[in-house]
Amino acid sequence: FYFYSAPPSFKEEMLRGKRVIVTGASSGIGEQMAYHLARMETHLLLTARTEAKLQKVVEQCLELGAASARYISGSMEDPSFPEVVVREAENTWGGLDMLILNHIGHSTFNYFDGNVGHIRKLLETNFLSYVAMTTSALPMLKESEGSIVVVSSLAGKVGSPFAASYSATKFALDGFFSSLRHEFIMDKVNVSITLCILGYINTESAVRAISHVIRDKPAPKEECALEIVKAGFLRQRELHYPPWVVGTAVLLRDIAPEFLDSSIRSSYRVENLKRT
Ligand SMILES: NC(=O)C1=CN([C@@H]2O[C@H](COP(=O)(O)OP(=O)(O)OC[C@H]3O[C@@H](n4cnc5c(N)ncnc54)[C@H](OP(=O)(O)O)[C@@H]3O)[C@@H](O)[C@H]2O)C=CC1
Ligand SMILES: C[C@H](CCC(=O)O)[C@H]1CC[C@H]2[C@@H]3C(=O)C[C@@H]4C[C@H](O)CC[C@]4(C)[C@H]3CC[C@]12C
Repeated sequence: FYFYSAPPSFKEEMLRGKRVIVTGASSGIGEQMAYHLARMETHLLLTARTEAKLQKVVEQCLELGAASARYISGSMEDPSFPEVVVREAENTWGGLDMLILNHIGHSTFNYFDGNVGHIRKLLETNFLSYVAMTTSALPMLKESEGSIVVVSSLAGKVGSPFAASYSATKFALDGFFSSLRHEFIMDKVNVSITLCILGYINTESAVRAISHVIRDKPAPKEECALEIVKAGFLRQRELHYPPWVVGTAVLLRDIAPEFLDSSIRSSYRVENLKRT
């Protein structure tokens, strides 16, 4: 708990004037992070596919006090788009302090149906685009001694049923970014990497996908978003949110894996899943 929760020393004014990219900012946790960052008077570049939603989020950010806010729309399924977003930040600000990687492509919550093509696409959106954005942004982040925030999931630490493709992309993030963190430290690159391990959060898409199968009450997206921003700014190695649920699962994974697996399986209302 000591290592993974943000210490109370965080002050909102610490982020004033910082230049931040938030991906997947048109809804859910990304949208809420944009609002927190706007209140903290940062410069924001938001991205997602849906222009109409981004426009509204940008307007709201300006009302909340963002130093500046703009958006660029496009799909992270397109391998050229990650670099386009980073160039936009470079052309607008000439630098970057924080890169928040949060978007995900659509996946269904169900038995794996053998669709390998879907996993390929999802790896492009959920994993390779994170790597590509990091690669393009790194010169600016080295210059500012900035931060990379990677939004992952409990499904990227612990295997669970009905999310095989999604889970694969999240485990890949842990492998890549944990390796990169070592290299940064060994090479004296002062860019922090914060991996955010989230449990069930009450965003519209998550509730729509699983509320008929999982009984647990989801945690609030507003608080989750604030914890992510704080952890990134404080250069924490990992964030576990909600701390108790995620912390317990990660601990049990190492000391009692069979017990954890069987309690995961028994927490699902499998009878409510319609096989596709
Ligand atoms: N909610 C939860 O329970 C949990 C969420 N997480 C993680 O939190 C993060 C945010 O999740 P959440 O807020 O629930 O998700 P949402 O579905 O609310 O938001 C996803 C965002 O990604 C964008 N997006 C979708 N497809 C693409 C694409 N092809 N290219 C670019 N952007 C795209 C969406 O906008 P648009 O459609 O306009 O492109 C939207 O802005 C994810 O990384 C997720 O894995 C982790 C654990 C639990
Ligand atoms: C299937 C959802 C995506 C829906 C969409 O694409 O529109 C998933 C998005 C977030 C997932 C949850 C998550 O990451 C936290 C938990 C991890 C556990 O290992 C499995 C249950 C989760 C609640 C998981 C369920 C699928 C998502 C909602």
